Amino acid sequence: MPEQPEPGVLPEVADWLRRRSWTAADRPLDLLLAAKRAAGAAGTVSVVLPALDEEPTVGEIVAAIRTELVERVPLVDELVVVDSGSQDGTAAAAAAAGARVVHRDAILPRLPAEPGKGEVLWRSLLATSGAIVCFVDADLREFDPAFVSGIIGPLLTDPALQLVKAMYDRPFEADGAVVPAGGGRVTELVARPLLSLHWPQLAGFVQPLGGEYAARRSLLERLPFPTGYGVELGLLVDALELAGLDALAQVDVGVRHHRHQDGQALGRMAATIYRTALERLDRTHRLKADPDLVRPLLTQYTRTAAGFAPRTHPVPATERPPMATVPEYRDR
Ligand SMILES: O=c1ccn([C@@H]2O[C@H](COP(=O)(O)OP(=O)(O)O[C@H]3O[C@H](CO)[C@@H](O)[C@H](O)[C@H]3O)[C@@H](O)[C@H]2O)c(=O)[nH]1
Ligand SMILES: O=C(O)[C@H](O)COP(=O)(O)O
Repeated sequence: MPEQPEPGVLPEVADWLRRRSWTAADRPLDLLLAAKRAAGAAGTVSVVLPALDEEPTVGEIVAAIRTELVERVPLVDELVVVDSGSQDGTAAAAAAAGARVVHRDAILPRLPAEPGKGEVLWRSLLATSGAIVCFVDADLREFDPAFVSGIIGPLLTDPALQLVKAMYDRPFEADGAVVPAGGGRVTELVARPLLSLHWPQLAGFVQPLGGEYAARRSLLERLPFPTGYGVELGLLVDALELAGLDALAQVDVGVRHHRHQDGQALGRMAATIYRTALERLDRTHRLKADPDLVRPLLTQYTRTAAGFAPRTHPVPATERPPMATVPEYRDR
């Protein structure tokens, strides 16, 4: 991170960027292994991949983590793919590559699963046991295991840290064309403006929506989980409130390649993220929202023979309570 941050960056954020941003190379694997051994039970690591129809990519990611961080060096203790209701061969591909595969419906069966990514991340806390839980998206390509070792590293070496997010370059790649920094459209158009305006302490995060982050279970189990794509913004904002900025950090792990969703899918994601933010602004009295003013429906348009056809999508605000309050989790 630059020594002289831009004018306008909060002094607290500039200080955080100097002290809480690293690169994966800052902590070599032998240092991490020594720290893990010294930490004992507090150094156990579960890696969780949430996956919905990720047959083309999930196997390669699982295999890379398994080969490099389970077999070559014993850094990861548990490697779990939580199937979010896939219709393709995701589960078979993940299992063949060496992951334990758990279907979301098999975790906490008394509670029917909500759709969405946040729901499977929340349920994964019941299906894993590591003191450090590391989430990794299952649609990544050209996957580098440093995405995992890089972000669990600071948690192993520094007991004061509680949540570490990956940061990376995000090219936009479609039909063979590459726009070098064109990825992360919802990040740039929705998440970063929201965070800068309402939670400026979090403006130091380069990739606030990134799906690759590691945290202590003791933090995750105390946080509510939005069930959909609001989960990253929700966890970050709530972790700031619960643990403070100094317990959060980020690590540069290189370049992230992934499957891009189309503009309308990202519009629905953006609406969910915006609603997740509104809930938190309301909850913390930063902005008192009149509930009647928030109409939780998004209208999008498709060209048809008869002209532009509207279609509305619900923008749910469903959240799961902190896992520590769930009886099955307490009794496990
Ligand atoms: O209902 C779902 C939807 C997605 N996923 C999985 O979640 C991961 C990320 O989903 P994806 O659709 O690839 O998200 P992106 O379009 O890449 O969205 C970005 O922004 C989201 C909102 O913050 C984050 O959740 C993502 O991790 C982040 O990559 C993938 O492994 C999916 O298979 C599920 O398990 N269940
Ligand atoms: O994180 C984001 O902003 C969304 O996942 C969109 O990413 P993309 O523009 O790289 O597809």
